[in-house]
Amino acid sequence: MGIIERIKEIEAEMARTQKNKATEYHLGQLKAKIAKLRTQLLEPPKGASGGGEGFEVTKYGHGRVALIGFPSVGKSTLLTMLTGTHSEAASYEFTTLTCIPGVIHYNDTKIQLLDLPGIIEGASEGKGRGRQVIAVAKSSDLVLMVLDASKSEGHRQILTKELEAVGLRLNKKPPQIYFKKKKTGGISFNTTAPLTHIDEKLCYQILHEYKIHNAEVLFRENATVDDFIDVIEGNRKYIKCVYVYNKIDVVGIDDVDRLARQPNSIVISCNLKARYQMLKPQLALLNLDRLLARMWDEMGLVRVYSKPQGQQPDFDEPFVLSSDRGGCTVEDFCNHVHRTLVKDMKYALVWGTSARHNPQNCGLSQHLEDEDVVQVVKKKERDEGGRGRFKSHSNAPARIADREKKAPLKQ
Ligand SMILES: Nc1nc2c(ncn2[C@@H]2O[C@H](COP(=O)(O)OP(=O)(O)OP(=O)(O)O)[C@@H](O)[C@H]2O)c(=O)[nH]1
Ligand SMILES: [K+]
Ligand SMILES: [Mg+2]
Repeated sequence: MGIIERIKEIEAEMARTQKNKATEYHLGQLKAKIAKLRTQLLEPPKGASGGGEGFEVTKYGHGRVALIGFPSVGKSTLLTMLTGTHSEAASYEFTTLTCIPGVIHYNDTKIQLLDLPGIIEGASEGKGRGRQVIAVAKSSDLVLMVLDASKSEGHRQILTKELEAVGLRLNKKPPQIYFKKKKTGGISFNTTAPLTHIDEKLCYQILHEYKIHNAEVLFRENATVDDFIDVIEGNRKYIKCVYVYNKIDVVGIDDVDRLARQPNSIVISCNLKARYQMLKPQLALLNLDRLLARMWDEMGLVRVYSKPQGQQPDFDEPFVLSSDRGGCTVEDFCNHVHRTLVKDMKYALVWGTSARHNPQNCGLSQHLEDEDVVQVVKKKERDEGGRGRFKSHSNAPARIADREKKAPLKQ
């Protein structure tokens, strides 16, 4: 029997089994069995070199966003509108057969947007080009799940399940469970939170299923069996996802309203422009501006402007940091500027929302916020500073000037 058939069989057994206190342990074990099989499914077949042809596209810019969805929901149309890179769009399914990259220029940052072939139910098991598409989703910082507002609402659930089946966790934080395998000593089980979904015995059974007999386990929150399995598997990818309902031009206003209220969702149309531009210019916005703003917020990018000593900051070229990837402390900023800067820094002067007063004298561990200005004072330099307003088109200087009135700049 193949792996997929075995998964199906266990799923069927789980569906047959009534959920109650008596079956809880058995169900937990079945869940662990499925998780193990799914992991096996993801491993490239033995002897295969490099895993066949994927959609390797070089990373570019300050972050990567993947367009995932069923065929013909408008992914390519959206890529073309947001990036200006042409990606073939047509009314038939599977128009796009490979990965097409484009670049969004927004807030002085560059974001790579990837158009992908449509995926279908069963993608996680290898149907269509599902596996390759999902691999690209895994390599992204944000997934835009594109849905057709006029189609079944079940699509959202089906796609989410497909991504979860291969270890993606959308809009979730990693479970607060400490887990460490040991060589000896048996299993030590501890918890700092009351557990209502799992108990010590069930944990032992799941670990037994994984043939783990020595380990340290500490639950720091009321986690579930699925959370515990995720931690044992250790290969989960926690990623943000925005559900984008496209084609709202073809559904009624009540539907638009309902979809817009779904969690992590936004409604758009790539067609309103053509239809209404002559009548109502405001509709020409298509809500794509909101989509861009939302996308940018979700990416958690932090722009930091560097201020050379005695000069105006450079507001045209921010250093772009990210709290999710690489971090956004003064140290991370220094590493972006030059690899020896951390070593040479005496302290940093920081203007902006992260500073308690402007400027604040900061060390390497200071967390920077979007549009902060940083001047690194080196060990051998005399701190002369440079009083004065920053000239620029960015709104950072205006805000900083505003602060200055309240707490005058000293540097
Ligand atoms: N009414 C309406 N049609 C749209 C909208 N966006 C795209 N379409 C149409 O939907 C069809 C499919 O668009 P594509 O951009 O090819 O969709 P896709 O998701 O890239 O499709 P595949 O590459 O085949 O997976 C095309 O005929 C588009 O013109 C929209 O907002 N409203
Ligand atoms: K299409
Ligand atoms: Mg397409």
